[in-house]
Amino acid sequence: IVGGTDSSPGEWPWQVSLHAKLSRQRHLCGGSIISNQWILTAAHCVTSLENPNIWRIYAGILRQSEINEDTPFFKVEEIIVHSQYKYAQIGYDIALMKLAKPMNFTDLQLPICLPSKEDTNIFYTDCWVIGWGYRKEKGRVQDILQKAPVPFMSKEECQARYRRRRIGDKVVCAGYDEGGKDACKGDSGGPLSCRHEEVWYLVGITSWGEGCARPRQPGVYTKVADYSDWILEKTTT
Ligand SMILES: O=C1CSc2cc(C(=O)N[C@@H](Cc3ccccc3)C(=O)NCCc3cc(Cl)ccc3-n3cnnn3)ccc2N1
Repeated sequence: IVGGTDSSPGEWPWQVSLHAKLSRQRHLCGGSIISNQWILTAAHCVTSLENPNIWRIYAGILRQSEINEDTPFFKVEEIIVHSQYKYAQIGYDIALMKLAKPMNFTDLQLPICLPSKEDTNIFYTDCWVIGWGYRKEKGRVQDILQKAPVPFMSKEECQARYRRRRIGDKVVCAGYDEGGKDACKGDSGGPLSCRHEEVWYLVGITSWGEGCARPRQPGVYTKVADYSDWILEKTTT
């Protein structure tokens, strides 16, 4: 997160850290708890890493330094990538991870609400992007979970910012014309969380952007409300 501040314990209890254990284990992406057995993340996080056994999901943590070989994690039983996903800039950048065992909810690990498909045209005014990603384009993964407020942007405005690309209809954009606050490497897959009438909703999944926090280059997020049928279909056994 560029231009963010430290989160407090339990502030974002739905945020998880997805670690992949290749040659060595490291934080690769964020994710969101949407039920006691399902995590929602970005398809680009798991493509070419679709073997469930390499993944370790850490919930209820604020600092990456809390993680060591003794820290409990959730194993992944199944990974479901949207069948139309090719690469982030095209869209369909959404994936589900099924936990091998259902988690117990605590003050530090709780699900976030999914917007319903009728909510596709709510203009949210209190949105935050969260993650352990870089604080600048050439940076490194951060220890303490960062948060930054980002204003929702209309699709028209977003398309105007990304002239050379077609901004799909199943995405939302968020960011400042002057730049300065945005997601960056290591934040993808995490939530764009928006508070609406006292309730937090998972409005977006951190997907792509042209650089990090550059002026007039907003972050592009998978629009979760447009995938509510897909989520329901894949998570109802
Ligand atoms: O220990 C380490 C150091 S190296 C490292 C790199 C990445 C990374 O590139 N992540 C990418 C995505 C990715 C994930 C897995 C494999 C390959 C790529 C990302 O977050 N990308 C974020 C994409 C993004 C989204 C928004 Cl909304 C706004 C701006 C951007 N950025 C544009 N340029 N950088 N960020 C993630 C974890 C890492 N862990």
